[in-house]
Formats: sequence, structure tokens, C-alpha cells
Amino acid sequence: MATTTQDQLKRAVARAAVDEIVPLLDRQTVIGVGTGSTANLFIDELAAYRHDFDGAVASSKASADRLKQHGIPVYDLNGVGTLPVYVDGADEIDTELSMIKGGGAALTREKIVAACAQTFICIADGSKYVERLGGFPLPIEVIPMARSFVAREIVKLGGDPMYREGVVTDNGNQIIDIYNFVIDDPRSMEATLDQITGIVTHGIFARRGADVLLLGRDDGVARITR
Ligand SMILES: O=C(CO)[C@H](O)[C@H](O)COP(=O)(O)O
Repeated sequence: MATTTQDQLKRAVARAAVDEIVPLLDRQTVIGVGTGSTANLFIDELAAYRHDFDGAVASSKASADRLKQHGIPVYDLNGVGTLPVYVDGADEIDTELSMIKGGGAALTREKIVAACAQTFICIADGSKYVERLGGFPLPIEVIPMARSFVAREIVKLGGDPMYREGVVTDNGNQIIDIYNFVIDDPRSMEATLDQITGIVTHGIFARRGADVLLLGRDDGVARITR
């Protein structure tokens, strides 16, 4: 039997997310849209319904550009109220639907848009589903002048920080990836990292985890709720 490629799984969950949200859309609806290869496929699938909703708030310049290329209006979050839904991928997601995000360096805007959404739908291929977060290096967005200070604080917490050279976020900041970081309790680690001066955002999404996970597997898309 032919195995399903990761790209096919991403496409399947992107389609499943569109199927899930289309019944909720009306001409006034503005939805939140994430960043990354899975989110890109979601945008492409969503384009067929662009006349059925008002527009989107994007979590990155790249996603905003892609939405606009499809003729989907993109709004500033400041001019929009609560979003009914935010759809985005993840680098890892656990059984409680806590996530590591930020592989694409868009974590800060992703966390902000997610915070404004009533429902967070995570779309992910099966490789992202883990028992415990931390196999994927945890991205942290830092104010550039604080990079070394933050790295020293991370070492105290037991992680191995690595500067993601050459990457500048949409907010003009830098990214540190934390390798070999044990995240036994995502909510507690999220709170600890929130306290470190110089960190703009880190990639643990636990307090605001996903509400729904559409997980692409060889045998189909599983719908998992919190
Ligand atoms: O957090 C993200 C970007 O900052 C993405 O959601 C995450 O990296 C997953 O990306 P992909 O869908 O390409 O695997």
C-alpha cells in the first residue's frame, strides 16, 4: 500500500480545516490565519470561499501576502474585534493540545492573533504529535540587545541556546532556539519563560493551546479536542 507523504497529510488537514470553518462563515466574518507550510495550504484551500467571508488577520507578512494574492482582504488586528477562529500549524503538539510553535519565526504574531480567537484549530501532520514537548528546539524571539543575557538565563534552566543566524522577525527581533530542553510541564515552563526580561515571546503555547487538533495520519484526519 502506498504511504502518504507529509505534504499530502498537510494538504488533507488544510482541507479538513476549511470543511470545519466554512459552515461558520458569513459575509462579516474575519478569521485568523497562521504561518508556515501547512497554513499556506490552508490559505490556498480557503481561497475557493473568499466571497463567503469578509477577510482575515494574518500572523505574518508572508501569510498576509499569500492571502492578498488570492484576493482575500487582510485586516489590521487593531481594527477587528474577537476572531471566531484561528487556524495554524505547529512544530509539536502534545496530548493536552499544548504546542511548540515558531519554527517559521512568526511566534509573536501567532500568539497575539491566537489570543484574540475564540477557537484555535491546529492543523498538523502526524509527525508533530508527541507525548512530551521538547524534541523540537524551542524558538524564542528576543530583543537583539538582550540576546546574550537571555541565552545565559536559558542555560541556567538547563537548555542549550543557539542563535538562529540571519533571521530577523517581522517585528525586527532575533530568534534563539533552545535545544535539549526538558518541558515536563508546559504551563509552568511557559510561566517561567514569561518572566525573563528581553524575551518578547517564546514558542510554548500552553495557556492558549489549541482547542481542536486536526491531525493528518495515513488512515485519515483525526479530530482531537482539548
Ligand atoms: O509556528 C509556526 C511558524 O512560526 C508554524 O506553525 C510551524 O513552524 C509549523 O510549520 P509547518 O506547517 O511548515 O510545519
